[in-house]
Amino acid sequence: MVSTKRKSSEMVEEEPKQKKIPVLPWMRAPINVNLIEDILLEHVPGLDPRLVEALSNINENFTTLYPIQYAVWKQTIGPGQFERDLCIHSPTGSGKTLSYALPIVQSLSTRNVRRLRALVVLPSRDLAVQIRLRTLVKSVFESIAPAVGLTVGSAIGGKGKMSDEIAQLIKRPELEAGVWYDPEKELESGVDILVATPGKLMNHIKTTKGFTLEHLQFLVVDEIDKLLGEEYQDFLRAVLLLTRSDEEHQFSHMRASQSLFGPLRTIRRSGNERGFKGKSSPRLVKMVLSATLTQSPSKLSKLDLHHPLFLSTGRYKLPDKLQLFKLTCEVKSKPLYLAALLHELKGEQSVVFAKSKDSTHELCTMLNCFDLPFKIKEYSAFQPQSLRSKTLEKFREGKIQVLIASDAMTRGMDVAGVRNVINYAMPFHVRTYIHRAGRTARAGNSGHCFTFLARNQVVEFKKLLKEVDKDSCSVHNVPEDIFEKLSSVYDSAKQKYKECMQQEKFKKRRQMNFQSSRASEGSMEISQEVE
Ligand SMILES: Nc1ncnc2c1ncn2[C@@H]1O[C@H](COP(=O)(O)OP(=O)(O)OP(=O)(O)O)[C@@H](O)[C@H]1O
Repeated sequence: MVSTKRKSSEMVEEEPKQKKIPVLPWMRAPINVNLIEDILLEHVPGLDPRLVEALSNINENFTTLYPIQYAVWKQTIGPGQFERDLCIHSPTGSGKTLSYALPIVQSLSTRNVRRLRALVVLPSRDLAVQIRLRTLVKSVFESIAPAVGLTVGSAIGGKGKMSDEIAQLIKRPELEAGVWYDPEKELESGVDILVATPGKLMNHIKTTKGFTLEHLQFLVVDEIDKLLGEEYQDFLRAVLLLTRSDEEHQFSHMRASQSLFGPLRTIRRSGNERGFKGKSSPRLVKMVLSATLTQSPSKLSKLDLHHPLFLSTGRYKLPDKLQLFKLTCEVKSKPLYLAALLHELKGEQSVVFAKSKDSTHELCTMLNCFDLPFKIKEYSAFQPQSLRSKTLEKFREGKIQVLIASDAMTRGMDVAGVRNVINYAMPFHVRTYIHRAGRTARAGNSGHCFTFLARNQVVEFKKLLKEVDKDSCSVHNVPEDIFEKLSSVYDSAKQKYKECMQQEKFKKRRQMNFQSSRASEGSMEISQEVE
């Protein structure tokens, strides 16, 4: 059964030496969000009653603002009045999206003319899939913005037609008596708030006529640690350049933007036009967020934050109602233990994380050979986005109970009702652990995170837990009767699995582009486990 023994090396393990990481001065004195409590919607000072109603209409759970939301409110609409840029570090599922959506919407609620005034940039295509499913950032804005007459648009990755996206973003003038004079002058924004991925944003900046950031008041960068990664940096430079209003930089900015974006350069309008009374050179308000915020001074300084205020729940934090478990077992019996654990969980909504795209597929195939009494599907970067969207939708509806996922699934996904996260493969980085575990225990709900460990991973896992302030985690033992029952069919399940994989290989060999197929690239991790 599940081993509770520990190797002696674990007992004599030395305390890891504390590395001194340099941090920016403003990060040293954060506002501690843990000290802030939920506040009833009707008690939130200054909250527009139309927004109270819109929030209450989302669902019956929306009766309060969560601590991070109230903390941000105080620094924006509250006494802070958007005077400082905000850097927000708060756990997965703590409600970060509404924390910025609400003050932005309230602040823009008094605008007279529609202009693109708020831009939210999100990192991955997977997050974008969710946006299309109206479950994440855009849907949060959509659930409150119309109540005060604002429009939300999106520019995200995927197969959607560029022309449809442009039609949504840019309003073309009506043809008057068949004459359309000076069309460029007449183009106007069709949205007040735009949710975009960096690639699509850059496309619009470079090629879409009438798309301008000249009226932008708010820039939100969600999942900032990911966006500060190499491949995304272009957009940040472009947005900062195009929204700079400082007169002393005006000429260099124009020259630079001219070379970057050809004739599509923009010139910032004056302060009053953008709603900053009495200030000739208003700055762009920035809010950056993450559950696993980088502390790297060189990375953070790229954001050019203005007198930043750091709102934080502490270095790394897991949701309060998340329970952690570990299972130690022989590598060869791992699929059996997983099948037994899932059986024990009786088809509760669960997400299982495998090591790679390859093992996601293999593991899903293997589990389905046990004929467990619930639906198990894979969800990985190997699949086309349309298929992934369908799978996710079915999972959300409860038609699929277990999702076998690769790490493409980890960030920002919000599926209500996920009770269990299972790390079939132990994550190597604490950030990965946090983002995976954060798929459950969201919005104040409880949840479980199980981690499978090989014996030589026990010490490593203990170190990882220390980084999230956990000294230990309970050993989980799969009930003996379930284990015995599944042990008796393990050999036949393995046989079935081998036949499935053989068939797949055979089919793929017959395909033209066999070279790039999964079978040839596959790590065959699960295959080795069942050998
Ligand atoms: N004030 C609130 N009352 C009730 N539910 C809320 C409230 N705020 C947010 N939620 C719900 O909590 C869930 C998590 O919110 P959200 O996705 O914004 O979290 P997050 O901190 O951005 O998580 P992640 O870092 O994983 O992206 C969502 O389902 C959302 O609808």
